[in-house]
Amino acid sequence: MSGAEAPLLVARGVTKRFGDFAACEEVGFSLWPGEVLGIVGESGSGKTTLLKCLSGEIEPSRGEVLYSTRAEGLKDIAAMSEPERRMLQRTDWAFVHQNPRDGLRLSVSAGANIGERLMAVGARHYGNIRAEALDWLERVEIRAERIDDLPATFSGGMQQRLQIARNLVSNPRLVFMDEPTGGLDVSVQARLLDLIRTLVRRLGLSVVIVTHDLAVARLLSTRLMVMQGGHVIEHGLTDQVLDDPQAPYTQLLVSSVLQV
Ligand SMILES: Nc1ncnc2c1ncn2[C@@H]1O[C@H](COP(=O)(O)OP(=O)(O)OP(=O)(O)O)[C@@H](O)[C@H]1O
Repeated sequence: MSGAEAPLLVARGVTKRFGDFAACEEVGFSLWPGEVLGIVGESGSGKTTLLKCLSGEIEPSRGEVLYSTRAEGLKDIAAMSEPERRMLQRTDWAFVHQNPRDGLRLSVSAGANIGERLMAVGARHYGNIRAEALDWLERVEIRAERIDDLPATFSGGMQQRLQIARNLVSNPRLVFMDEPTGGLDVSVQARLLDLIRTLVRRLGLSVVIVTHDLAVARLLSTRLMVMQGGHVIEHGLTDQVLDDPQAPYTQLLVSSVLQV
């Protein structure tokens, strides 16, 4: 089976318990190359917990998450060694946090934030690293003269764009995003969404994005999973789910957005 025909990420029966409480339960899906999977649901529905299980940050209590590694094909990420998982997180995968400060190093310049990730995948030539950093600053619409400035001197929207550049510079195959436009002004959100959509399409990225905002999900995702109380209650093509929601909860979510 060639890489293009195999799923990139497979979740089977993923369950995470905190004590007796199941934050997410029996979640299963396959993510194919180039797909953007949106995970939506109200606060507390288990979206972030699921994303952490998928990205190897926490281990599921039950079930498994398989990733299509370049060398060995589908492999259970819980069975990987810590260095192997760390290497994946630095190369094949990227994680865009809601708060850019969680994904940036605040004590080094914008250019170094991008360059660092390149060095983690083996780049050594200073001139090339700086040129690549400049190229990425331009791609995320940050002026070249800001390259030596600290991220703390950037606005929230710029910090988020820098976090995206730092994540994408190493050419990941799979990007996890947790509410990437949360906490930003509406106009800043719109510009950022547009940028993310352009980059995802241009680079053919596979993405798992968590959001409570249906408008964000509609704009970015090809497929949608709706969560409530830790369970997936609806799953399908984004347009299908939003135009013809089946579960009462999804119908409520969709109608409340349409009324605004
Ligand atoms: N480390 C933890 N220990 C105990 N309970 C937790 C822990 N992490 C999450 N939970 C609980 O699991 C449930 C799901 O939380 P989660 O953060 O995954 O939801 P969410 O849909 O991402 O919500 P939000 O959008 O508010 O982040 C919540 O009831 C939360 O209190």
